Parts: sequence; C-alpha cells; structure tokens
Amino acid sequence: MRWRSVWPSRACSGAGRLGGLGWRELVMTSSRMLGAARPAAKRRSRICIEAASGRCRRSSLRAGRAADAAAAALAGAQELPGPPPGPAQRLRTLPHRSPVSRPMPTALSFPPTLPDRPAGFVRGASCDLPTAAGRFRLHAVVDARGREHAALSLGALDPGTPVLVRLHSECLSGDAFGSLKCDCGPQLHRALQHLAEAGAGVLLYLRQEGRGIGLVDKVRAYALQDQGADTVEANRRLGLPDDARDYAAAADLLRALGVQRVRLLTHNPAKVQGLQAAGITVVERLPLRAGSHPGNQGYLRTKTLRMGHWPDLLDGALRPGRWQTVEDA
Ligand SMILES: Nc1nc2c(ncn2[C@@H]2O[C@H](COP(=O)(O)OP(=O)(O)OP(=O)(O)O)[C@@H](O)[C@H]2O)c(=O)[nH]1
Ligand SMILES: [Zn+2]
Repeated sequence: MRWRSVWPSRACSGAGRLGGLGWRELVMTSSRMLGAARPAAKRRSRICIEAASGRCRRSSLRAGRAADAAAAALAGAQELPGPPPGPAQRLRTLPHRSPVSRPMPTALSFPPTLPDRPAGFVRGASCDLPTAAGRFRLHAVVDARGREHAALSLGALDPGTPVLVRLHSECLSGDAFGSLKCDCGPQLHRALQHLAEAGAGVLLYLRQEGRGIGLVDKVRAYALQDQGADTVEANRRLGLPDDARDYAAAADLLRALGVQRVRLLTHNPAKVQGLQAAGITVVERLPLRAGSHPGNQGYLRTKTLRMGHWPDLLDGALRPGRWQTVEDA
C-alpha cells in the first residue's frame, strides 16, 4: 500500500498523561490511497508526542512524515496539566480542539536555530529544509579554519535524552555523483530515513572529504586504487595518513544544537572515541548498513580488516564460507 498524501487535511490536538509522562495527542485526518483503481479514502490517525522529549509514538502514518505533520500541527499547542498517573490510567484526550496559534512550550521548543556565532564557530545560520526523507532544519556553520559544515536536525533535541545522530564525512563522488566505489551516498540517504522514522535526530555533514585529505588527494589515491592498491595502501604510498579526520567540530556542532548524549549510527570506532574525547557522550552505537554491492566489497572489507571498523558493516556478509571475519583474517 502506498501513501499518496500524508499531509493532514484536518488536525486537532490535546494533551494528557500516560505512565507519569506528559503526552500530546494529535488526531489527524489524511487521505490514503487504497489502490490505483480505488478512490482515496479518508483515515483518522492518532499520534502521541512525549512532551519532555518530543518523541513521536506513531500511528499508521508513515513515520517521518507523521512526525513532521505532528510537529507542525503541535507547534502552537499549549501544555495542559494532567492528573497524577495511576495504574489504570490510559491516554486521556482532552475534548477541546486547540488552535495552532497558542504559545509553544519550552519542552517542545523545536526546531532549533543556531545563533549568528555559535560557540566554536565563526558563523552560523539555520532554516527549514524539506527533503525526500522528511522536513528537516538545515544548520550551517563556518569553523575557525574556514570550513563550512552542515547539520540536518529533526524534532525536539532534548539535552537529557540521547539523540539519534549520524556523523557523515563528505564524499563528493559518493554523495553527489553516486559513486559505486564506496557506500557513502546510500548511507547518507539511509541515515536521513532513520532519523525521519525516529521522529528526531541529527545528521552532521562534515567537510572532511577523503577522510580529511581533501578531494584532490582522494582522487590521487583512487588512481592508485585503479592500479590495485587498497584504500589504506594508496594513502600510504602518497605519504598521507590513513585517516586525517578529527571530531572537534562535530562535537561543537552537536553542542550548538543542544545535544550532549547521542546514539551514534556508525561502524567506525574512531568516531565514537573522537566524540567522547570532545565531550559528547555516546550512549549507544548503531550500525548503518546501506549501499553494499559486489563492486564495493573490497572497500568495505578493507575498512573492517585494516581500519578496525566494526564488521557488522558487512551486511549479512559474515555468513560462513562467504567472507572472512576479523578473527579469520
Ligand atoms: N582517502 C580516501 N578516502 C576515502 C576513500 N573512500 C572513501 N573515502 C572517504 O571516506 C569518508 C567516509 O569514511 P569511511 O571510512 O568510508 O566510513 P566512516 O564514515 O568512517 O564510517 P561509518 O560511520 O561506519 O560510515 C568520506 O570522506 C569519503 O570521501 C578512499 O579510498 N580514500
Ligand atoms: Zn564515499
């Protein structure tokens, strides 16, 4: 079944308490296509938002868009006091339908906006950015070295709640040109989908092309790979480090967005260590498998075998007889 339109044609909201937590409830009516031959049918959907974190408990609407629509409709909804929680208590929907013009409570004070000079950067700015994956906030900064970094955020970013984060390093060939040599482009888009499904999170887009060596040197390394070198060997033959990235700007950007604790989508232990060293708490590391295909298996294997990346990068690849595990190598 495919959604033709998930934007609510009518929305109302209320608030209640569930299990000691404050919840907002949004009831939406949206159009649903039941099939090409059948007319659009109306469907009422219910979405619950945790007041403290802005996390979305989803209904049957597609997750990212549901969260988006909920956030938009709730932007002016007012926090209402609920009764003390009791064991038999269920979500209580208040009977009124609130207009969206009410003042926004601080607990749901999203979307975040960077100041003109965020700490650690010389400039910063934010705007809305609708994407194929969902409606994000785009944040741009310039660091002290003149590098421009970006972040996409979605939903409420509560400093007390671990936020789903993807730390992406620029890869022009993969991100923009669809290179099949690496997995960067598919990972970028899969990460945005994960954030949209979670209803909240941050994708950092760091200008660390070629693991920090820059585009020209990455192309020189690729030329050596054309002659048979692997990704590590090629860098070494050029007298370049295997990996020249650092994660201070990533940590500064997270802090500027109000994020202190993260659930990090990565297979690279250096990203976890780099963020931790820069003062961000990584409470969980999650795999981000995307873009694995026969043509980039050598590249993915080299990352796990020579660069120490977690082997769950190899999507379904650790089946006996098919690939070597790290221990086998
Ligand atoms: N120098 C060099 N850089 C590469 C090569 N292939 C990809 N890159 C760069 O590597 C960066 C992505 O890093 P990866 O090592 O693929 O993966 P990662 O982001 O560290 O790890 P994950 O978080 O698990 O995705 C991007 O900046 C790419 O431009 C290569 O062969 N040589
Ligand atoms: Zn790449």
